[in-house]
Amino acid sequence: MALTPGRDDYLKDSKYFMAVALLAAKRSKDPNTQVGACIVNQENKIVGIGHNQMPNGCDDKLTWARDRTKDNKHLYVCHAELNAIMNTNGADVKGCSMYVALFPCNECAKLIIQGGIKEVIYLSDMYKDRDEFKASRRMLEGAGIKLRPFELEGTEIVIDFQ
Ligand SMILES: Nc1nc(=O)n([C@H]2C[C@H](O)[C@@H](COP(=O)(O)O)O2)cc1CO
Ligand SMILES: [Zn+2]
Repeated sequence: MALTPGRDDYLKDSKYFMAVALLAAKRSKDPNTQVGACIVNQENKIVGIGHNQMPNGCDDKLTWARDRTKDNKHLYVCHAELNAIMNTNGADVKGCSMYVALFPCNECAKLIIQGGIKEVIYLSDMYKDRDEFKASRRMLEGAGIKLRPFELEGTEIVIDFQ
C-alpha cells in the first residue's frame, strides 16, 4: 500500500531554532540592537531562550543610551546568551548547541565554554573586528567549540494569527 507523503515545506529544525532566537529578540527593549538566543540539546529539544534585557527588577531604572563616554547600557545589559543560559529551568547546557542572532562577546564566550555548550550557530558577525570579538573567537576556538554561520534559506517566515 502506497504511503501518503508528509508536507515538504515544513519548517526545518535549524531554521526553526534560529527563528525562535529571532522571535525572542523581538522582546528586547534595546532601541538599537535586539538579540535573541535559543539553546537546543542533543535530542533537538529547546532548553533555554533569552534576549538582551536589563537585570530583573532594574528595567525602568537604567539607561538604554549607547554612548560609552557617558552612563550607558553596556554597563548593565544582560546579553541574550547569558539570559538563555540562566533560563533553562535547571536543565544542563552541557553538549548543547546555541542559536544566536549575533556572534557572542568575550564575556558570553566564557559562559558558553564553562557551561559546556559545544556549538554556536550565529546569524550576524557584525562586530568581528572589535577586540572583544577577536578575544571571543580566540577563546571559543581554543575550547574546541564549533562555530557555524547560519545558512540563510529565504529571508522570512510568515506567522499568520488568523
Ligand atoms: N552577542 C550579543 N548578545 C547581546 O545580547 N548583545 C546585546 C547587548 C546590547 O544590548 C546590544 C548591542 O548593542 P549595540 O552595541 O549594537 O548598540 O545587544 C550584544 C551581543 C554582541 O556581542
Ligand atoms: Zn555577550
